[in-house]
Amino acid sequence: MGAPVALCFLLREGPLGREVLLGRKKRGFGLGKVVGLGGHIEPGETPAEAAVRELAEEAGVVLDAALLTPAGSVDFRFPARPAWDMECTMFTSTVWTGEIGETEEIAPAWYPVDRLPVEHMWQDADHWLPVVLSGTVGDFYVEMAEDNETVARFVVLGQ
Ligand SMILES: Nc1[nH]c(=O)nc2c1ncn2[C@H]1C[C@H](O)[C@@H](COP(=O)(O)OP(=O)(O)OP(=O)(O)O)O1
Repeated sequence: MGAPVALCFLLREGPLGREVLLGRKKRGFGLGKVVGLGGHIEPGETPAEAAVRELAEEAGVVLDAALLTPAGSVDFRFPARPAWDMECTMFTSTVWTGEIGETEEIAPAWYPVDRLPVEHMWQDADHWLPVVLSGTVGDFYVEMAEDNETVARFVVLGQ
């Protein structure tokens, strides 16, 4: 089992349709990639509480843990670098307050859900993110290749 992490995808209706808030990572793990907002679950936190804290820290988003919609999970495995393994619990939310802004960690931006910036994301994101953003709750398994970038195996565990 990897380290527990939580992500939350904010969703809104823009003039051109549904949009999701993602962020370009400015430091640390996944530097330069566009990723879901979130991070490690601290001891004593529920996944929803961790998502609330991380989105506040990373982008100034104010969320209510009780209003997050469970969206499934991804088991990320890095066999060449097991220390990077993560067990990710996902949420979506259409309800938030706060002033969304850039921090030292993340530059957040809205993207149309039907035109995700997959070329700037982890390669596996194209497999599971469109499914999650379509509202389908799923549990996914991602195994990375030796290069820790290419997807070696992708499995839908349940949907
Ligand atoms: N293969 C993969 N594809 C993907 O899209 N996201 C992945 C991924 N492997 C890990 N992640 C995400 C899940 C998790 O939210 C994030 C972990 O990022 P971080 O290490 O930055 O977390 P933290 O924000 O807790 O870090 P600190 O700021 O160092 O505490 O990376």
